[in-house]
Formats: sequence, C-alpha cells, structure tokens
Amino acid sequence: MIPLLLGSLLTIAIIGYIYYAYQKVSYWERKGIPSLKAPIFTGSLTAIADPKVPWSASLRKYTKKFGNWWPIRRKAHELFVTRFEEFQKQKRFPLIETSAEDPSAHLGMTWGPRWKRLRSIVAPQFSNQSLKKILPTIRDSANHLVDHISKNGEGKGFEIQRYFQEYTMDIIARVSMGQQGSKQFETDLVPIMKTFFDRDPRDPIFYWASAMPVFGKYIRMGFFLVMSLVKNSFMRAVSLIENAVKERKEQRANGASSNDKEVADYIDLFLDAEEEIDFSEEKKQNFKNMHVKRHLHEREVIMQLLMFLIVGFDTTSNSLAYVSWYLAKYPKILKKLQEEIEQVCGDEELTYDNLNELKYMDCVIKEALRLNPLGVFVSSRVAAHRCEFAGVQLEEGDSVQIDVFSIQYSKEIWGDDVEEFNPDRFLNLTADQKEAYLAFGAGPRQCVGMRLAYLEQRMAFAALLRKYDIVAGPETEKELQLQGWTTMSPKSVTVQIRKRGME
Ligand code: HEM
Repeated sequence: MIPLLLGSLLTIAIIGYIYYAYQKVSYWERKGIPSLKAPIFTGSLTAIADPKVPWSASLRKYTKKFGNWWPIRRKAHELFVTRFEEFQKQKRFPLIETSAEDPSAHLGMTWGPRWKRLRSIVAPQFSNQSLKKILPTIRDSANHLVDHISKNGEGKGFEIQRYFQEYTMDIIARVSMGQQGSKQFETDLVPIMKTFFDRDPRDPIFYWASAMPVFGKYIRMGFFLVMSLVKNSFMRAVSLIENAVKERKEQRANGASSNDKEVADYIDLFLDAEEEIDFSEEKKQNFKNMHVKRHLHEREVIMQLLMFLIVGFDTTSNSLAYVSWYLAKYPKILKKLQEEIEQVCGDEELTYDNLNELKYMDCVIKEALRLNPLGVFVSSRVAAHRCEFAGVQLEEGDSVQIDVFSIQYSKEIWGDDVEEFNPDRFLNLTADQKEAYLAFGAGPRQCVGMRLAYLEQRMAFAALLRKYDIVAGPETEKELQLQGWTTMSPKSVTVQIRKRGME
C-alpha cells in the first residue's frame, strides 16, 4: 500500500513539474512574442548561459534573430525613467534573489521603500562634495599605478588590465574599507573579488536554481550553508568586511571619531547611520510619500560595503582597459587627449576642478563604453503589478531585459559609422542618442557610482598620459576577445608604453 501511495505521489509530482516547466518555457510564445524553442526543464538559460559568450553578446544575437521583440528595444527610456514606479526592481537570478525584509540585501538587490532608504544614504557618498574629499586618495593611488606600470619598461608588451584592477581595488579598499595607504599588488583582494565575475553560469547550483525558481530559495539556503562551512572566497570577503566593521566599532567605542582622519571612509559614514530597523513595517510604507529615515541596520552596513568592493573595481578597471586598447590603436585620438590634458592641467597638480574640465577625455571614455557596454546584465526591470508595456500584457513579476548592446550599435540612432570608434560623436549628441546611451543605465536607479567611475578614469589617464604614450606592439590584440558572463570584459589588453616625445 505504502509503495503504491508513494509511487502515485511521485507520478503526480513529476506530471505537475512537467506541466509547470512547460508553462514556463512557452510563456512568452503564448503571449505572441517570438522566442527561443527552449528545452523544457532548463528554458532559455541553456542558450544564454554560455561561459564563453557574454550575456550581452547573446542578447544581441537573439535580437538579430527575432527582431525588436527580443527584447524590447526602443522602450528603455519608458522602462527606466517614466514608468520607474511600476518597474523598480531589477531581475535577479534565484540564487541571489532576496526578500524585501532580508537584512543581507544591498542597494542593488532591493526595491520599494527599502531601496529608497538605502539609495538616500549611498547616493550622497558620490556627490561632488564627497568625491572632492576622497580625491587625494585617488590621486595617490593613480601615482602608484603609474609607478607600477613604468616598472614594466618601455618597448615591451604587457597586459595592462591587471594594473587597472589593482588600481580600482586599491581606491575602493581605501575609501570603503579603511585600508591605510596604497597596497597595489600587496593584497589578495583582486583574486578574491574576481571570483564573483568569473562565475561559470553552468555551475550546477547556479544553473538548477535558475532552472527551477520554485526551489531557488531552498537551493540558495543550502548553497550559503555549504559556503560558510567551506569558507570559500565569497565568505572570506564577507568576513574581511565583518572584521573591518567590528574593529572600527571597537575604535569608536574607545573614543575614536571620523574627524580624527583626513578622509572619513564609508565604514564611518555608514556606522554613523547604524540603527535597528523594522523591515516589515518599512515594507508597508507608501513609496511616493514616505518619510525617508537615513538609518542602516548593522548587516546592511556590511552588505553595502561588500557591494562597493564587488561592483566598484571590476567595472571601472574593464572600462580603463577598453580605453587603453583604443588609445593604442588610434594614435591621433591619443594625441588629441594628451593635448587636452596639457592645455587644461599643464604641470599643475591634478585636482577635482581641472579633471572635471577634461571634456574630450569624457568623450573617449563614453565612446569606449558605447562600443563595449559592460553592465548589460543589470539593465532589466520587473513589473510590480499587472500592466501593459510596449503593447504586451505583463503580469506581476514578469521581467523586461533591455538589450543595451543592440541599442548602442543601432545605425538608426548612431549613424552609418556606428561600428567605428569616434569619440567626437559625444561632443554633440541628439536627444535620441542621449536616451540611447545606457552604459550606466538610466533613471532613478542609474549607476550610483558613475561619477566615481569617471573620476578614477580621468585621474588614471591624466597621470599616465602626461608621462607616457600608450602604443600598440606586435602583441597587441587585433580585435578584443570578450569574455565574462555578467560584466563583459576583454580577455586581455596587451599594449606598450613609451616616454612622451620619444616617437
Ligand atoms: C565604468 C564603470 C561602471 C559601469 C559601466 C557601471 C554600470 C552600471 C549599470 C549599467 C548599473 C545598472 C543601472 C540601472 O539599472 O539603470 C549600475 C548600477 C550600480 N552601480 Fe555601477 N557601474 C560602474 C561603476 C560603478 C562604481 C565605481 C560603483 C561604486 C563604487 C558602482 C555602483 C553601482 C551600484 C551600487 C548600482 C546599483 C544602483 C541601484 O540599484 O540603485 N558602479 N552600474
């Protein structure tokens, strides 16, 4: 009897799951949207989860195959800006999905009143005033970067991306973790944090959590339990930050204050806001008219710092690497940039104000990011309720992914020279082009660290190009090979340096 009962239950469960999986893979087709004929249990993940092909490149391929509906192309502005309240949340994979009350969520993982509170605390850390305070630290790290690069010697090809990773990590560790002085190539923070971006999307745990979102929560719980037992690099990063916060709390309890330091880092700024929070009460608040309290739970302090370490180094170092490759490839653009640096900064110290005047530098950075939008993965939004969007009926929880790559390569928007590296196009953008430039996202959720990312890049190139030319050698890649499933990065960028005036 019992085996028969168990057998029947198992059969019902299997049939139920097959029905659920079928409904899931045929969901968009049933709504009349052309989509992949995906395998029943793993869905379109099988087609997109290729560790060798960045997510953004896969999206572009399917836009070409299925037309503008894979995904919605020209509706980014509506999604990110005008209908932000209906589409606040970014899509997350089940393994890293959190609830609105989970204290271990960082800004990028939240939505609703909680996102509004966290954003109101994090955003001021990137205002002009705050960035001016950390400028001396950035300048010092840039000087160390130039020293390290110059040790390579001239006339020899070297992989420059690794230097930029150390530079951007150095800055973020100094301003957010209380690291004292520059420690480029002295810590193992870069290899630890790289594991977040080098994740293989076909890793079985990640894969099955995504293929079976109904069990995602339990797979996630098991995953974090195992990680805390084996102390993998994610847990090492968390404990690094926990220790830094604990140490700082002890110092503060013994009378130390943020005013004792030349630069108040983010640990102090976040601890100043520390307070117990009732998340379930906060969830009930009205998003539009809520009174935003600038308070953080202790776990939130740790998670915001972790977020800075994760998102603050890889993105900007990739951008620096892309720009270096273009500068090596296009000596005329390099020369024009060096002339601007000379004209604006002369031999003076690099300051917030003179770096801000480097308009052509911004065009060069923007054009490199137009051709290589590295953060497409997060350019998505989830419908908060049933609504119509771009002529399609969406249900609560449906997500819309914007194919930034295709938009930034659209001939219709950018002209026939869309494939060319032409920074001058950013001197005079049309309104349509402004809307179509989505390297940092758009609207209230636009990248909160964008100004820091620009500042770090202006500083690095101003410091380096005053002394050196970046030049192509025989080893320099003819075309960049792109990799990385989440952020899109060049596999390698091999260049040479040459003292200025030696050509
Ligand atoms: C070149 C460098 C960078 C690029 C291309 C980039 C790109 C992006 C993109 C596309 C988004 C999603 C925006 C949206 O959904 O509309 C984002 C969000 C975010 N970025 Fe960046 N980012 C960069 C550097 C940084 C840095 C240096 C930091 C901080 C240290 C940072 C912190 C964040 C945070 C916290 C979010 C989430 C904001 C929110 O959800 O409210 N980013 N970034």
